[in-house]
Amino acid sequence: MDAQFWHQRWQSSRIGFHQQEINELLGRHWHRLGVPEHTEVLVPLCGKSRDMHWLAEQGHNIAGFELSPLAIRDFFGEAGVLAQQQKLVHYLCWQAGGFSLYEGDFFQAESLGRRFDAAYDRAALVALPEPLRPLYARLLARLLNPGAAMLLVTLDYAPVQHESPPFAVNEQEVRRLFGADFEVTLLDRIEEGNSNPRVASGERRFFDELCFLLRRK
Ligand SMILES: C[S@@+](CC[C@H](N)C(=O)[O-])C[C@H]1O[C@@H](n2cnc3c(N)ncnc32)[C@H](O)[C@@H]1O
Repeated sequence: MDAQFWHQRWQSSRIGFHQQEINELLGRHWHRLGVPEHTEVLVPLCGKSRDMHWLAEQGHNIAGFELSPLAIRDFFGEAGVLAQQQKLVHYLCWQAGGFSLYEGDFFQAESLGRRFDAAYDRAALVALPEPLRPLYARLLARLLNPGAAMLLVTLDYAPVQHESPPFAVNEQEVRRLFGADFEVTLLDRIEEGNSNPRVASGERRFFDELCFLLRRK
């Protein structure tokens, strides 16, 4: 998935990953991380996710990273907010209220010289092809301070597809990717069963959403 893939998805509004509702696992488990109010939450590959509004309502500031200017424009536009823009070396930073959305490649994030105490990933790790996932995990380890907490939501389904996201990232893979730098706890698993159309049709045997707490060692 190169940048062009994602730009085209946004240009043609093929954004089936975008949820109108707040992610159920976020609402159910965020408080278990014990992240103090006012802590800035890192949201990699953020799209225009409404989950960022929910996190802001819990008293957090948001540092989102997103390739697509359309996603960021829509995020602020749909909220009826005018964002200020600031050009940085690798990013255009859009800022309004407690939101700083960095337009550009998340893999350049260290160039900002910043560290975070909390992070949230829904549909970010599973959007990355397999060779990029270890790089993503190692980058997060460098961006998060010791003791920092991250809520990670992944998908596990079978049979797996390798061509296009969302990719299946099961518990074993999460432990392999993050186990060296994070304590990994599986908090929850939602089994969609026949409420998932592809399971109901027999195309997939199962389709689960997994939720992990990652604590930076
Ligand atoms: C599957 S979507 C998920 C978006 C969001 N997390 C959500 O829950 O709606 C993945 C997003 O990551 C963005 N993206 C992909 N690769 C990226 C990268 N290297 N840096 C920043 N954003 C990226 C895409 O443009 C897309 O909006």
